[in-house]
Amino acid sequence: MKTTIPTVPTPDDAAVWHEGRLYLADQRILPERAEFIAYDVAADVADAIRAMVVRGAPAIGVAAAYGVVLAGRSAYAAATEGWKAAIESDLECLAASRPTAVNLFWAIRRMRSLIDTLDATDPTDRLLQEAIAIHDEDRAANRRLGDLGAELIAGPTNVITHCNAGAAATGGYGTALGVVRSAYAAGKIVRVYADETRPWMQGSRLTAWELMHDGIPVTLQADGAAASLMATGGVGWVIVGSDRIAANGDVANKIGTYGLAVMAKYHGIKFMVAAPTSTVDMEIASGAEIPIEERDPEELLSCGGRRLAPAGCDARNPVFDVTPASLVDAIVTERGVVLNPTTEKMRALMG
Ligand SMILES: CSC[C@H]1O[C@H](OP(=O)(O)O)[C@H](O)[C@@H]1O
Repeated sequence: MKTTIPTVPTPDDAAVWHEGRLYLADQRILPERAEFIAYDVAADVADAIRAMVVRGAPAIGVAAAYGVVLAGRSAYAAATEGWKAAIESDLECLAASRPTAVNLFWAIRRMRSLIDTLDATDPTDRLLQEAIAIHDEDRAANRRLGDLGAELIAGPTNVITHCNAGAAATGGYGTALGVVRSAYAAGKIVRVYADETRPWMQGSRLTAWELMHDGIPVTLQADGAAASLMATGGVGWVIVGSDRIAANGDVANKIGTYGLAVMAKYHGIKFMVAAPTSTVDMEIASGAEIPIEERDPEELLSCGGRRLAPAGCDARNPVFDVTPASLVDAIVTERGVVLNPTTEKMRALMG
């Protein structure tokens, strides 16, 4: 349900809590239209995550945290001192919205830990305080990791990005684009070549929007154009985000990332993964255990509401892939940088 919005969304406004309601920038229609959708019900927030109104691993976690606030408020209204039992179905509904981004489960687990400590009185204010903390901590983490990633770039150089790991995908500032923002401010980046990122086009619709909004030189390219650009010799780094990093440093990210990493290795180009530690899942040993989301093939068979493929054409639509740690030169987090990641190094990072 669209309602009056507190502001027109900027890249930093993926999720906004305003006067007791959660506002999500509708990323399905950006940049053509910049509109918020208002949410009062946790199950509707789960639907918004599933439909990619809000997307991007950290942003999904932030939205889910605010969804738990809505769940707590409605559970207390319905059951008062029995709210802890009443909230459970909404927590499960949020957790079932998308399978790959571990930040979703990390945020819900953190909210559950708080719930376990609360009494039978109205939990809304305390849950909101925690959701806001998750949001603020993510934004601060991205600024920190952005600066750490920028320090790795000798520059001035061109970089390639894939999908959107920007402010719109996070609590603000961005992960891969957080590194881009910090490195550009330091004079280390000349131009960003942004993969359009079929089929959902996060690159052409969101990354180009963000970088043009910030005045950072960006050139959009077809995903298939990255290899020949690498061959020209002008690219120093490929910089991407992540949805889940396994204990050994294997990285799940938008489909196409694995191919970029193989091409980068072939061309001697450095490959950087920027992500907060809420994206690291030390409970899985390798990328083989990361659930890869398959979305409706219709997202591939059509584009912009126009059918591309012939009727009855079969299609597959995995929306993530796994890049082995051996192809990753650096994992950059707010706690520090892991070069040539291994399980031992990831354990040292995560403590
Ligand atoms: C900063 S995490 C962004 C991450 O999430 C994107 O996937 P989706 O748009 O489907 O949520 C993509 O993998 C980005 O790298």
